[in-house]
Amino acid sequence: MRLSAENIRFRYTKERTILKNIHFHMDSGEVVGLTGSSGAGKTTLGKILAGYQKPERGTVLIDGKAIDQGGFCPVQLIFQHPEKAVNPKWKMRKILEEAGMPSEQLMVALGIQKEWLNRWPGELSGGELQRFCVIRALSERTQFIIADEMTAMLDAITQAQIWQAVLEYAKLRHIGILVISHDSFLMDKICSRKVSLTHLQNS
Ligand SMILES: Nc1ncnc2c1ncn2[C@@H]1O[C@H](COP(=O)(O)OP(=O)(O)OP(=O)(O)O)[C@@H](O)[C@H]1O
Repeated sequence: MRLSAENIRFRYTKERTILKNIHFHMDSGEVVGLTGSSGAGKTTLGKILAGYQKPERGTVLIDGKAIDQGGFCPVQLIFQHPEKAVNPKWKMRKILEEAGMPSEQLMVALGIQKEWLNRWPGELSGGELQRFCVIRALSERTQFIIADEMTAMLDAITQAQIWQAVLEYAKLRHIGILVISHDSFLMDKICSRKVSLTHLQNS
């Protein structure tokens, strides 16, 4: 399976076009790093790939076909800030049920304690809450994951635990991952290839 973005153009305001003529593709099972200076538009491209932003021009395709905008998006975006990604009025169990209850094995791999399911998002730490955002994105229908600074605010041990669980799951299910991060050590360790936004812009 191939996720591709063709001829993407995007701007938030008339004054500045953030993405111009972007061409990008990645295949199932790949772990690709997206690099670029701060403010270059990496998050914006991630949002476009996951259907959160509509490009002014260009298309996002899976195997040459447009992604159905109605239902569950096979391209799942995980943000740096989990508190912005969950409904604060839903308990954690309901948040998980919406995406389909994950297996107990995956809950253990991500270090999610059963007791947390009865809590509100505001009653979990940032790291605990991020584990829920990660597991929610690992649905059976997920084909690609955009990990946008997914573990940037976590300590090294939690970061390693989450990445290990995600990479194992992705390998098993042949999921492709786009890693957006300023952590070059992490990128070098987990990515099979790296692309720079500047290069995508000019290729
Ligand atoms: N909603 C918005 N309205 C206007 N401008 C925006 C909006 N969101 C982002 N921008 C601007 O678009 C540019 C690209 O932002 P984006 O977050 O995609 O960059 P980035 O490469 O991910 O940056 P960083 O590495 O710092 O996270 C930035 O200059 C940012 O200020």
